[in-house]
Amino acid sequence: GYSWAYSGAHGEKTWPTNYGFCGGVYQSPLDFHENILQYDSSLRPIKLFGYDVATAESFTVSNNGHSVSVTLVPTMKIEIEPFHYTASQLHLHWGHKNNPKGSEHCIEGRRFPAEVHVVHYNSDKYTDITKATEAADGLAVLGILIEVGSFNPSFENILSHLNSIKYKDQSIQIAGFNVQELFPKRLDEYFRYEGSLTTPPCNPSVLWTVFRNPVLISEAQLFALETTLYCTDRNSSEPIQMTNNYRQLQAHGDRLVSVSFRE
Ligand SMILES: NS(=O)(=O)c1c(F)c(F)c(S(=O)(=O)CCO)c(N[C@H]2CCCc3ccccc32)c1F
Ligand SMILES: [Zn+2]
Repeated sequence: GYSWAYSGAHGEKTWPTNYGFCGGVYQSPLDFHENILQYDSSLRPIKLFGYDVATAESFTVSNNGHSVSVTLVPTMKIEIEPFHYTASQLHLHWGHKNNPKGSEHCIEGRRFPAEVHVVHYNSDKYTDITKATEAADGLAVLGILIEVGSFNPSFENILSHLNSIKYKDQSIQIAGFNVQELFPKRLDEYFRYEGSLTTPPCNPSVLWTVFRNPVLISEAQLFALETTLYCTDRNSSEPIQMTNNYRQLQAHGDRLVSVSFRE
């Protein structure tokens, strides 16, 4: 596909030129503000299966030029009634050390320091993520907002390896770990809406679940995320730092956002 970026000549204003969906409807991310939220008592807690991955298994941690991504194992699944979705990968979005606010979703206009996305595809209906991405009901992404607080040992499973994947297309293998440790406690409190991939090709095929409660990582852990990676490969003559890899807020259109909690 065409090259795209979060700034410069291929920044998000140019995405619709080469990726039609990016200029279309049902785009993500959104701001979760009061007058578009609607309590939905039918929203059940998110169920995770196989998230406690044995250390004998391995994940691939990669710099794909847009984010740090962790390739997951297909025994990891979630249930969002009535379907089961198989995990594919997780990745992060963050800001810049001089403006440490890089989440994609916002709450009442507030952008959080960072955000984790765990990408799944509907494995009851589709055989692989490529086919699922083409379908309006193909993907389910879990969003976890990140706030600054105490040091988080679970995130070290990813952050301790950033120095080994500084440049685009570098990757390493890490031992499996309990990916649920990256999640907030309350899997029953979340925002829910129909949206899209937040990167090209921006397919409007994502059932979004963004947990209400952020998880905490330390100032130093956030700083490492903001200052270690490059979008460019190791021998690039013009290295570009990987910062502010979040898409601007998109129009709600006629969409409401459901919430699983009352107050
Ligand atoms: N915010 S987001 O919309 O969740 C989101 C990203 F922001 C993001 F950067 C990625 S990426 O790291 O793959 C780089 C650009 O595609 C993805 N990948 C998904 C897209 C659909 C195809 C596919 C196939 C296998 C694994 C992952 C993915 C992504 F879904
Ligand atoms: Zn994402």
